[in-house]
This record gives sequence, structure tokens and C-alpha cells, in this order.
Amino acid sequence: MRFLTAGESHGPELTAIIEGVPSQLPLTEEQINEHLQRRQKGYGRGRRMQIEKDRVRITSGVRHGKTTGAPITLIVENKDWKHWEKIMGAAPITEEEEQDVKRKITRPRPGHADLNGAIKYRHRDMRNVLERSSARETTVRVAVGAVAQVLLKSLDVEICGHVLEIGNIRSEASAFESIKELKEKTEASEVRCLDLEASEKMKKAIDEAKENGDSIGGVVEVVAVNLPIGLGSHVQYDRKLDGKIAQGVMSINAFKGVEIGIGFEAARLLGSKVHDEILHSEERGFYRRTNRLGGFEGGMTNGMPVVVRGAMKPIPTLYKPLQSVDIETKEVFSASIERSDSCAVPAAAVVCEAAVAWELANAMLEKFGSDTLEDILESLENYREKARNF
Ligand SMILES: Cc1cc2nc3c(=O)[nH]c(=O)nc-3n(C[C@H](O)[C@H](O)[C@H](O)COP(=O)(O)O)c2cc1C
Ligand SMILES: C=C(O[C@@H]1CC(C(=O)O)=C[C@@H](OP(=O)(O)O)[C@H]1O)C(=O)O
Repeated sequence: MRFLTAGESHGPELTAIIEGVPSQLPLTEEQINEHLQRRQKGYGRGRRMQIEKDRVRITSGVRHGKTTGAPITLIVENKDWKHWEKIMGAAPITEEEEQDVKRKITRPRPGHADLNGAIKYRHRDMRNVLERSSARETTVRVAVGAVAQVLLKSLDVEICGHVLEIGNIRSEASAFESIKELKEKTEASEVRCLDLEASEKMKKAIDEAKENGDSIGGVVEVVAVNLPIGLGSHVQYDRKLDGKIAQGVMSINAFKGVEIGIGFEAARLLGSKVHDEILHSEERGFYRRTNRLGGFEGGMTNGMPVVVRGAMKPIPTLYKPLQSVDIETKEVFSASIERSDSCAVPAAAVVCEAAVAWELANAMLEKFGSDTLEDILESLENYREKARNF
């Protein structure tokens, strides 16, 4: 499968086209909306989230509740568009308007794409950069990930993202019996954290950052279970599934680090405390005593839960402004802002889940066929049986 997204933060809508979704997969707008709403919920978001009511419209590739195998188009409207029509419209403007510097954004925000994008694409109005670099785009990435999750669920694979850390507050509860339990517990926490005591401390840390005109980042974790052994491949660098997942996660706005399993911690421990010993039973086939390496060896899944972590930096737009330089006047300034999130880590857990789901769904199709659901299920069942009896 492949997908492209289009759309600006304050444009009329966001669009995604997904190509290669197998036919006969039951798929509804409601299934996608559920994830869009999860992304909008988390504690710490700014005023924009009160304006938007993200709902998807499927305009191609699904008929009578099932995919046809044709490209699927997903559209999410920007409710904020009505306030931006004049600024963001596609119609040409007059030469005079074009020359009016006051119409333009000339003050690059530290931590954003503004300055790099302006120099690269030679824009003197940095709105041409910021509209597309905005994390508003993650809305349709979550819609795409929702389709991947529907596909994974039909193949018996479940996935859930949650928050491990916000600032220096850590979740102490990391154990859960099932993905169902993880989903229920994190859904009940406004910061999407399994540890309800830590949740309250995290909310306080977010409030404190906000009161001080500051922002706060954190760490999210995505867990996926019931994956067969051998997704991905060891034979070529660009077929290693852990590498593909890292790229997907790193591409999320504000993500600065990715770990598989214990990740960086592995570098500090001795080998005997890192590698997962191999066990065997009649019932399960081969499995591991521990899962420190997050379900991956040699770029392939090893049948244990896939565990991916992502580190999100604090939101760059601060009410306590940072210093920058105007691109026209070269004057130093401290920008003031109108609105921003103070923490988007809970929302980012849902985005990260979508990014991982996409890579896993793709890897499943690569291994088990991609035309129609029935053939994929048959091939997967056959392989699971062979792997169990290996
Ligand atoms: C869900 C989500 C919401 C975000 N909201 C904001 C925001 O309100 N204000 C802001 O300055 N940055 C926000 N960001 C982060 C910026 O989009 C991001 O830092 C910026 O595009 C630069 O990209 P980089 O940090 O990946 O280099 C958000 C990120 C995510 C994932
Ligand atoms: C709109 C979303 O996030 C936006 C991401 C974002 C940024 O700079 O990345 C800035 C804010 O937008 P605005 O400038 O319109 O207030 C966030 O609200 C969203 O997540 O749906």
C-alpha cells in the first residue's frame, strides 16, 4: 500500500489517498472517526481543538461498506476554514496586495519549519511553509492509520498507543494483560496514561507549563500483539521493518527520537540483560522468556509484542516568546502568539499508533498477499500453523 496526504492547516480540507488496500475489507466512516476523535481528546490542547470536529468522508474505494481494491480517498474538513478563506484562498491576488509586507508572515518561529522552508522554496511569506508543516496534517495520517488498523484487526493483530512520560513524570504502571485492557485504561485517562496516579501528576505538569507560558513534551509507546514471526526481512537495509517503523515515527511533527523495545537503554546494559532467551512449547511453538528487544531481531518480527517508543519535544510555539529575526527587516524580535497547544503528547500517542499500524499492515500484505482479504487470511493461517509446528 502507499498513501499521500494533501491539505493545509487552515485550508478547506485535508485529503489522503490510499492505494493498495485489499478488496472485501469491511470499512466504515465510523471506524475511522473513532480514531479521529481519540486524537482530538488529550489534555493540553489549545483552542483550535474546540473549533475542529474531525469527521472523515470516504469518497472512493468503498462501496456498500466494503473496500473494492480501488484507491480510497479520505477527506476531513477544516471547520476553521471559514475564518481563513481570504488569507488561504487559491484565487490570485493583485500586485499591490502581493507587495504588501503586512499581509505576510516574515517572522520565523524557532522550532518550526518556517525559516528553512522559506529559504529552500524562496518564500517571502512564511505562511506558504507553516500551513503545510503544521501537525494538522496528522489528522489524515490518523485516518490512514485507522484503515490500517481495521485491516490488522481483521487479521487478528491489535495495537494501542499510550503515554509513558510527560516532562519528568513517568508512568510507573507498564504491565497490562491485554490490548483491550490497555485501551480501556488509557481511554479513561485524559493524558492517555495507564498509571492513573501519574496521569494526575502529568496534568499538573501540563498546567504548570501552560501557566508559565511554556510547553512540555514526553514519551509515547505503541504496542502491537499477535504478529507472526518473520514480517520484514534481514536481507536488505530498506526491507528491515524496524527501520521502516522508525522512519514512520520520526516523521511525526515534533518527534525527536525512536526506540524499539528498551532502545537506548540496551546500550547501557550487558548482553545477558538485553537479549531475549528462546523457549518452546507444543502449544505456542517458539517464544521468548522476555521482550526487551520489542519484538524485533534482524529487521524481522519475532512473534513477541512489537514495542515502539517515540520522544516528542515540547511544542515550539510558546506564550513566553523566544528570540528570532525578521526576514525582511533583520530586526531581532520576540514573537507573541494567539493560540497554541501547550502539550500534544496524548494526541501524538494516537498519531504514533497510526504510523506503526501503517507499517505493520503493509508488512502483512507484503508477506501474505494484497488483492483480497480472503486470500490473505488463508495464507496467514497456513503460515501461522507452519510457524507453530516449525
Ligand atoms: C498532534 C500535534 C499537535 C501539535 N500542535 C502544535 C501547536 O499547537 N503549536 C506548535 O507550535 N507546534 C505544534 N506541534 C509541533 C509542530 O508541528 C512541529 O514541532 C513543527 O512542525 C516542526 O517540526 P519538527 O518539530 O518535527 O522539526 C504539534 C505536533 C503534534 C504531533
Ligand atoms: C490543528 C491541529 O494542530 C495544530 C498544530 C499546530 C502546529 O503548528 O503544528 C498548531 C495549532 O494550530 P493553529 O495554529 O491553527 O492553532 C494546532 O492546533 C490538529 O492537531 O488538528
